[in-house]
Formats: sequence, structure tokens, C-alpha cells
Amino acid sequence: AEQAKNDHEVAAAKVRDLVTQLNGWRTQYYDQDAPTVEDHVYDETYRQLQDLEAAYPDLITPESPTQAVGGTPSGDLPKVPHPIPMLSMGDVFSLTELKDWAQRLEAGVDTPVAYNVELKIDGLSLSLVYEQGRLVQGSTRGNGRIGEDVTANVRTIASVPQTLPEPLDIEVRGECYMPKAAFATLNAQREADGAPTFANPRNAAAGSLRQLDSKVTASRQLDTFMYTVIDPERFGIATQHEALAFMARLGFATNPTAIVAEDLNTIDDYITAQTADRDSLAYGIDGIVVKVNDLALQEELGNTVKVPRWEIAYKFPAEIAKTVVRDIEWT
Ligand SMILES: NC(=O)c1c(N)nc(OC2CCCC2)nc1O[C@@H]1CCC[C@@H]1O
Repeated sequence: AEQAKNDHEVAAAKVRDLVTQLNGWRTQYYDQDAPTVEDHVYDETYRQLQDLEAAYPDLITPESPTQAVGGTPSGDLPKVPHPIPMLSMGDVFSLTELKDWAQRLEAGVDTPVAYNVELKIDGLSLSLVYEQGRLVQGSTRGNGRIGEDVTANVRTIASVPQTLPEPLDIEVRGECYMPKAAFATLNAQREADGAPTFANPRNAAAGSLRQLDSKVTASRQLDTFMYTVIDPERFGIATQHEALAFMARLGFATNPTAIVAEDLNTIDDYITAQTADRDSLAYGIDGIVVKVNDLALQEELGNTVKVPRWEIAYKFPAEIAKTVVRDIEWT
């Protein structure tokens, strides 16, 4: 399993390099009409990427040139600035690393730390902005500071409220995903139509949300789980767990499995239970998100340039390497 993990990490780095290289050549070729590389070099590199993606399907991303096939998103969706950047998060790959992260964090805090533990939904980030309780904007994360305007598209998603029960000015953020069943149906249909299929539900969700034609989005049965209230103190919300309940009361879809964990053994139990349930879930998950529950403490801990210090994603071992999650005492 150790060797498989290393192989996977080597492959992941190689895939990233190949995607960057190929997309760079594509931009020159398509946007600047100035190919800087012979076709056979491009083709050979493209085949390398295809082989790696075939060997490690979990490394396929929407940005990969192998996913740029018919019916995919158009590059010219209007851009949307995110005054509060949409951050990503740090990853850990073992319970030991998770324990180290929590202990480092707790060493800097003089009060007991409670965590809000959530499933990490395998979709793409979504921001929803409401004015006087009416949906006025939907956008993707993009690079975190500039996203794409998908307002017309999110209006077609059943779980996105068009209006709220109160006339609030509020922004909420979450994950847009395609349920596994919808993904299977979509790919069967595309197979039948001779259209290229999507590699995984996350790519299908990205390709469906980032459409210029919202009728295409409407046909794709997307769903959402919202997990962040922006400026929660404006609504008297003090913890992440309260934020989830607040959004649920407003009519947003929130994931029902979130718990507050006072200690790391509880987190361990949650990870074990959710790992066991993973295949039976109606949607894809690629890990567990552990967040400091107290929002004031989150602020105090702050963020690094790219990721918050107050949360971490525990990523499941890649599908290829089935590792046995042992019960590790958090002593
Ligand atoms: N995918 C998820 O289920 C998920 C989650 N449950 N909670 C968060 O918290 C945000 C808050 C600030 C930075 C991350 N992020 C999630 O997904 C992130 C968004 C961007 C990259 C990850 O997919």
C-alpha cells in the first residue's frame, strides 16, 4: 500500500505537469493561432496524459484537455469577483496527520476546541448571493478571487431557493454536485448518443454548471449542499454547526451528517462510520472536513494565503489503494 501511495503521488505530479503543458500549447494553438510544438509532440504528450488518467481516474480534473470535449463549458462565461476569496483547504491523508494538525492547532489555543465534522462533497464550489431575500447571483470559485457567473444556471437547480423566507441580504457558499444516479443516467444517454462520457460525477457537475446554455444545466439534475454563511455574526451565528442549521431554516440544502466533536476519538469514529457508508451514499464524497466549530476562534486562527488554518480535509485513500483504517488511540 505504501508503494501504491507513492506511485499515486508520482502520477498526480506528472498529470499536473502534463495538463499544464498541454493547456499551454492549446492556448497558443487555439487562442493565439501560434502553435509552438509539432502535432506529433502534442499527440504523444496527450497520449501520456490519457494513459495516466486511465490508470488513475481519480486524477482526472475538469481542466484536463482530455475533458474538453463536446458540450463542455465555454470559456466566455462572465467573470465575478469574490471580495471574500473562496478558499480551498489543506489536506491530510491519515488519522495520524489529522491528530498532528489538531494538536498543533490546540497548542496555540488556551480553551478546549470543539470541531464541526462534515462530509467532503465531491463537486465544485458555488456561491449564492441574495438581496432582500431574492437570489441575485450564482458563481463558481474560479481561482478563488475571480469566478464565473452561473446565475441563470443555478436558477434551474431545484435545491437552490429562488427566494428566502426572510428579506435578507446574504451570501452562502457550498458545493454543487451531481448525484451518482444522475451521473450514471447521463453517461448512459451520452453513450447512446455517441457523445463522450464524463469521467466522474465531479467533472459532470462542473461541465453541467459551467454551461452558457442554462437549458443544458436544467437537464442535468444538479444538486447542492451549502456549508458557509458569509459574515455569520450579522445573523447572530456563533458556530459552524449553528450556521448549517441557520441555512437549513432558510431552505438551503445542508448535509444531514454533520456532527460537533469535542475530542479526536469522536472524529475517528465519524471517519470510520462514514468510510463504511461511502459507497451507499447517493452522492460522491472524497473525504471528511474537520473545522473549528467556534467561528470567532476561526477568525482568530485566520487563514494562510490559500487555505484556512482552522480546518483540514481528511482525504480517503485513493480508490486504487484500499487501506485498512485502523483504530488509532488518540492518546
Ligand atoms: N466539499 C465540501 O464538502 C466542503 C465543505 N464541507 N466545507 C468546506 O469549507 C470551506 C470553507 C472555507 C474553505 C473551505 N469546503 C468544502 O469544499 C471545498 C471548497 C473548495 C475546495 C473544497 O472542495
